[in-house]
Amino acid sequence: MKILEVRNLTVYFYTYAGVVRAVENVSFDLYKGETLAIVGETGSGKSVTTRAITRLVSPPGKIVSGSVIYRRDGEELDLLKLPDEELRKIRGSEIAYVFQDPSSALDPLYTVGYQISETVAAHRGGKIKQYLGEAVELLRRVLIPDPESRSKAYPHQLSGGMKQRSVIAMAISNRPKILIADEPTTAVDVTVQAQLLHLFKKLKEEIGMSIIFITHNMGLVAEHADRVIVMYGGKIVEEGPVDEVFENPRHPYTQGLLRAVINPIKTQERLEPVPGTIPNLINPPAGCRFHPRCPYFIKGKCDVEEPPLVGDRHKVACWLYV
Ligand SMILES: Nc1ncnc2c1ncn2[C@@H]1O[C@H](COP(=O)(O)OP(=O)(O)OP(=O)(O)O)[C@@H](O)[C@H]1O
Ligand code: NI
Repeated sequence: MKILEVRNLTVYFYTYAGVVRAVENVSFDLYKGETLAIVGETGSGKSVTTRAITRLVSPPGKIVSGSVIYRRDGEELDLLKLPDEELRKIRGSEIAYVFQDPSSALDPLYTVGYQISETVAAHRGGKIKQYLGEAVELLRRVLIPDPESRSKAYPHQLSGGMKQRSVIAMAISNRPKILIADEPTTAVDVTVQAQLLHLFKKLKEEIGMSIIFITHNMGLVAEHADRVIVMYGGKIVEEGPVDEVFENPRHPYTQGLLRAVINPIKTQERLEPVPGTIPNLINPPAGCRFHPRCPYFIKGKCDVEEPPLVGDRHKVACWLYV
């Protein structure tokens, strides 16, 4: 069952240097209870795409077109058209984010217990104090040892991993339907990374939420995601079940990404660069944006016409397959 349908999402940044075509015509679905990974080199549009889902794009960025249909209890809401007030209610409660830097999500002046209670109170109403006990329970749930005393700690008194967990506790406090984690694991070491993703899995089973996670780590994708989206230069170039994409990558870019990782199923290696440089999105290459770096480039085709994203479960946007 689909919970989210993103269609033709286009986000531009209007800078002095020109219009940055950061995300263009991106369409994908998110199913209930699944874990969807988004991968791609730096600047490929992963963060902008997921932030645009709840209109978290600030100037000079602008969502130019598209729709994001959120299905809830038989209702269909276009999040890109919803009044601000209604969207704010959904953001943080039904659709929650865990951002790259945990420190930015925490206020240094308040204890983590207080901040979690505040998030709960903001969505359920009532006094912040009445949710302090619940905050302790949430900290316990994200496997923070001795949650009672930790809830009384200020952010600077906690390690990076503990801060990250506190942010996750905050994100899940209102039992979101969708959790979006933008590289939730870079601030912490590998052991903690693995624990966090196991924690997500447990929470997913308990709460029945869907997860979108952005990462550069193909090992984590292989181990923890059901489906994967590969982005390049602001577009989706390949999408499909993780096993299929890893066993039979079709887009030359995906092939390059996976070649760069010796054995993605076994290792925890980070994504290695594919030869060449990332495209300039103010003046992106015509046709397929990957063509200047593509070993299979077809002159007069790939540099002229844009390949459509086609396929059933396993989709690819490449002229080699059309
Ligand atoms: N505030 C901004 N002003 C101008 N351009 C921006 C701004 N924010 C993002 N962009 C551009 O949008 C494009 C997509 O950026 P995005 O942050 O989504 O990439 P990403 O795939 O998340 O990269 P990373 O892996 O480094 O997080 C990039 O080309 C970036 O330069
Ligand atoms: Ni990003």
